[in-house]
Amino acid sequence: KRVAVLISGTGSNLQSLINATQDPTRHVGAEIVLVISNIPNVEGLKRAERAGISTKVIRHKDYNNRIDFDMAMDKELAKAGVEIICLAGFMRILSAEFVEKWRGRLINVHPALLPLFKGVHAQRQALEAGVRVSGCTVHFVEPDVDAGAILVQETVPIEIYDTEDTLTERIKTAEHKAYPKALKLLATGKVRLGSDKKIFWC
Ligand SMILES: Nc1nc2ccc(CNc3ccc(C(=O)NCCCC(=O)O)cc3)cc2c(=O)[nH]1
Ligand SMILES: N[C@@H]1O[C@H](COP(=O)(O)O)[C@@H](O)[C@H]1O
Repeated sequence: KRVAVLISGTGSNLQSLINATQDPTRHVGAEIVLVISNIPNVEGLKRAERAGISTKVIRHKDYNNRIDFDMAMDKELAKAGVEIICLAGFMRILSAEFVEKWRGRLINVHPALLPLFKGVHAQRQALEAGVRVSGCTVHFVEPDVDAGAILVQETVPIEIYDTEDTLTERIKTAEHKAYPKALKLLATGKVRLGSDKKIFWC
């Protein structure tokens, strides 16, 4: 399957997807053919270039509204023959039109055990809630943010000394395991999004 990864920054999740898809022994069944960032000069773009993957910068500030920005991304995705999109630290909300068009082929990784702690600063929400376990979730993307069907979750303990940074780092380690696992399930047809928007195990 031809995959695009959408980023806005560091790209450590992108790196884990590059490592997994470029390792023939892992049989992920996916090839990353395009990386799109809405922010120029981020580290994730360098990671893609180093891996020989095409990159595009599409700045949301260049568009009058969300739909036009999404359509500009969609044009590049179609040109590259993309079949699956992975959001990896992509920080723009996508329009319902874009999500509908890509439903079932558009996944995201969230740094908490959804449905807990939706939205931004999920790690901070977990610390403030005083939970003793958190983790990450790879889910299908729906118009309603962080509400899509769940493919994979990984848990991590919260230590009493944890700060937002130490917890974020531990959760990222879990993300780097969960995301390649989820992409493999989707790319090899082990999982689908049912018409009822629920997960369907084939
Ligand atoms: N429609 C849809 N689109 C998404 C886009 C990105 C992410 C990644 N996780 C994200 C979750 C939340 C945000 C957020 O609230 N950012 C501040 C507002 C930025 C803006 O105005 O755009 C961004 C990404 C998830 C979703 C999703 O679940 N559904
Ligand atoms: N959506 C969240 O944004 C962060 C992106 O990190 P990176 O992949 O750019 O390192 C990750 O923690 C992910 O859960």
